[in-house]
Amino acid sequence: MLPHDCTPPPHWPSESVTYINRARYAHSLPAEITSELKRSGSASNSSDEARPSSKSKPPVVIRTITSPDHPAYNQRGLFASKKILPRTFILPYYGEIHSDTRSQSDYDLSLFRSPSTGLSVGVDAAKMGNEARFVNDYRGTDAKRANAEFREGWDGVRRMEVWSGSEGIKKGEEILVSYGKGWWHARLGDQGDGEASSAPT
Ligand SMILES: C[S@@+](CC[C@H](N)C(=O)[O-])C[C@H]1O[C@@H](n2cnc3c(N)ncnc32)[C@H](O)[C@@H]1O
Repeated sequence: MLPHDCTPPPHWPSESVTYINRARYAHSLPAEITSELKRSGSASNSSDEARPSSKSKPPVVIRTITSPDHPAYNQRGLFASKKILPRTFILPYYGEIHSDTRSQSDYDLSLFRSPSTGLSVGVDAAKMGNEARFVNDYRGTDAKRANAEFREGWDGVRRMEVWSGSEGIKKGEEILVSYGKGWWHARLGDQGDGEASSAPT
């Protein structure tokens, strides 16, 4: 039996992905990088922004997308289980921290470039992760823009986090980010070159 806080949330795809509640480190991750992850560097969010404890249950629920008009129809998405105020920490993005290439993964976020090795370090939630791996991109949905974003954060180690945008998020609304131009370009070529910002590799 899993310890209570490692129990997957409702609608977790238990057959294929391991639910984790902290970051895991790839065996191949160089030791220097593990040390660098523990140095704060620029990885901090300003303290005047809302940050509930990371230990509290995140205000989210995983749901299957049932609208055929949604571009991620029949997949899962992440929704607000209660009202989320503007510019508020929602939940961390957990996965496997690695420094190898994960170009096949649709769940890999760029974390930082290691100064000592020059390697790009990412967090890949393809095989293990938490609820944050179900955040979809706003493109093609009814939303005109993202209502949330990925941000670099700090909790004793560098990590990626999901934060609400400037308008907050209503209860029941889907949490949507922008995966960024690079993410879409890598998958759609020139068709994916619209305006977008930030995050995944
Ligand atoms: C990080 S996952 C998001 C969670 C995913 N929907 C799931 O159920 O596992 C990224 C994948 O979701 C889908 N996706 C997310 N946003 C999308 C969008 N705006 N248009 C099309 N597909 C999207 C794509 O299949 C993409 O590879």
